[in-house]
Amino acid sequence: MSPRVVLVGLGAVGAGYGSVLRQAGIDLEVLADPARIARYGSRPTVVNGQPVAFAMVTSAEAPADLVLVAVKRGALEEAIELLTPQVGPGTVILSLLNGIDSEEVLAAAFPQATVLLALSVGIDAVRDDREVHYSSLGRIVFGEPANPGPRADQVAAVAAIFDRAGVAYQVPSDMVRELWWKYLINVGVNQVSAIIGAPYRVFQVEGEARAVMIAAQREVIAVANALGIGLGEADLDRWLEVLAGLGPDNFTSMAQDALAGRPTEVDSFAGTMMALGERTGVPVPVNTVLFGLLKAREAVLARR
Ligand SMILES: NC(=O)C1=CN([C@@H]2O[C@H](COP(=O)(O)OP(=O)(O)OC[C@H]3O[C@@H](n4cnc5c(N)ncnc54)[C@H](OP(=O)(O)O)[C@@H]3O)[C@@H](O)[C@H]2O)C=CC1
Ligand SMILES: CC(C)(CO)C(=O)C(=O)O
Repeated sequence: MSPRVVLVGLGAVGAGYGSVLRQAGIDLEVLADPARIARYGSRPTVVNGQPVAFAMVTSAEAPADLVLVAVKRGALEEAIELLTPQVGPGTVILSLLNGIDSEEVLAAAFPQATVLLALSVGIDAVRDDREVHYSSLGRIVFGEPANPGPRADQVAAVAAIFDRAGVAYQVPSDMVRELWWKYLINVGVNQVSAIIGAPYRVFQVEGEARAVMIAAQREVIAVANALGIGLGEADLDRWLEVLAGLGPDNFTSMAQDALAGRPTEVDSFAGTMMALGERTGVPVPVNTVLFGLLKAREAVLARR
């Protein structure tokens, strides 16, 4: 029987990967509240210029085999509420959210299910209302904290779905380190791009924006090291290589939010860095400034 996949969050990331799964004939349902479904029905989702006919449900009859979560961090609690009837003991959950805490939150909400660690990297998806475009979907990196681990069968089942759909993926031996690498990426490029409203091209060359990005990322390395996670300078180089391949005119997810006047994921990036800096005794002055600027920006927009 074909595995049932449920996606919550039909935005840049969700519609990007969802369209690939859908085109491959994977049994995919988009889960959303009735108001969103009505809105999506009146304005179909278009991915790279092609309208995609997603199957939409407000709830499904049976638990899903795989749940993909692709909402912003601020909507995770709402997504969990929606997902509650869709998750059973056989359900595997992948969170494509950035940040390092969404899996913990999902695992606490769904102790009966398998919540793997996951991220997507090398993706440059941009959304404008119901239109999504990307030049690359990069790859989904997922697995248990250490692979292979006790949930190797569930990891293999997800890999089989991605193989069938042609979604690029990787199961690393040390997934915790990879999650922190992705966190390093976002703490740097997402926050600086959101403050200055700049696309990837500004970060692809030497200059002030790239220097501030790297300064914020070096703080992640220091905090990670204090917590026993072995990130280093080579991880910065690894990011710069990925960055060089992103669409120069595309924007990070956080810059998209900032430019559209939406709240950002700053609490998951600089906010978490400040809390971890306090816990580990590692100074995080760059992130403290980025936090202040992003919060001040949100306050100004809220008063308009
Ligand atoms: N964009 C990118 O290239 C990348 C983003 N990420 C991360 O992935 C996550 C998602 O980002 P992105 O796709 O850019 O964000 P988007 O804002 O484009 O998409 C989020 C989607 O979630 C939907 N949503 C919000 N609340 C609910 C709800 N209660 N029920 C159902 N759907 C809901 C929104 O619906 P609506 O539009 O109707 O409000 C929106 O379509 C973030 O954590 C981001 O940091 C990771 C890698 C790359
Ligand atoms: C790494 C990056 C910047 C794009 O893959 C991202 O994760 C985002 O836009 O949130």
